[in-house]
Amino acid sequence: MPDHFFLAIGECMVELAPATDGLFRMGFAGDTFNCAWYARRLLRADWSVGYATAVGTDAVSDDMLAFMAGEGVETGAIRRIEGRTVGLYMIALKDGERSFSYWRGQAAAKAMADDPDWLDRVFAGRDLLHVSGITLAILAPEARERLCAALARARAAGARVSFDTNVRPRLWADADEMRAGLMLGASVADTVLPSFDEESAAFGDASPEATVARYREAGATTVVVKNGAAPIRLWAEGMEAEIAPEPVAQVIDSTAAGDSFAAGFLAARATGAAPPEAVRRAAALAAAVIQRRGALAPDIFAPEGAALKAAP
Ligand SMILES: O=C(O)C(=O)C[C@H](O)[C@H](O)COP(=O)(O)O
Repeated sequence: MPDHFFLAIGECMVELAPATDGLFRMGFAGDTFNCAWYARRLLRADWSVGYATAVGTDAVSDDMLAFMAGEGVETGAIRRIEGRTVGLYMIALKDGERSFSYWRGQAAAKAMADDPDWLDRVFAGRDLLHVSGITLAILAPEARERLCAALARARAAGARVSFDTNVRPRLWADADEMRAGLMLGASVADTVLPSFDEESAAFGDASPEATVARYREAGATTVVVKNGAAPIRLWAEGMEAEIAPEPVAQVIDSTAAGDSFAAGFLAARATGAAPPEAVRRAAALAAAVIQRRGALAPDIFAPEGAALKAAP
């Protein structure tokens, strides 16, 4: 029986990832789900790892839930909405850097925060909750506020909240709503995990230190600013550090770099690693992930458990 409970909240989609010969490989992915999937690999059996979202009642929704359960991610906090389905996205790659096309406007996940009682129920008793800027972006403004209010209640009751800003301007109505939504998410979080390129574009931050300062002011106690191959800026519980990630010879597909980083960081912290060591482990995981195609990379793990295999 687990003693600790981790829950990620957001949208999982059908993923079409480029394979070879113009073919695409179908999978299931979505930023917060990817984080849960990596966390499930990294955390031991004393942790339950669950996912909260809404899906439809069609065959592909069934397949998605079966996939999650098969991967060890708890699906008890997933609502099913009659007559709806799940979203889809396709990865395009240019020199290893990913971009996404989305078909997600009708997805059931947009309705996941409609019921505040349901949110309180699924958040109750969790030690760690993880949401992202994408989770907030797909919701209507009132639903976004409902979700953040429920996160604040869970936090007041003792849960820790982690927020990966995952800035996707296309998913927001406009830049002002996006900035307000991201700062609202940060205001209910203990840990904020931004990427400097996205933050400088969205907020005009001049440096990773400026990103740290903005999220500190919002109330975070830990901020980790990723910056591609450049050093990662860490501010945690009053200490600051700069940690250079190991160089990666060739990036194959950068999809889920941030999601796996979040899982690596949260899992390391949850099992007692100090913040700088947690950043190092997170960066090593993300480096392995970006040398594989698609969001989820099962083959980077040694068969017997959570240890990362050597780079290919
Ligand atoms: O874009 C979305 O809505 C998705 O959830 C698709 C992807 O799986 C993540 O975006 C990957 O996130 P990164 O770790 O930033 O590469």
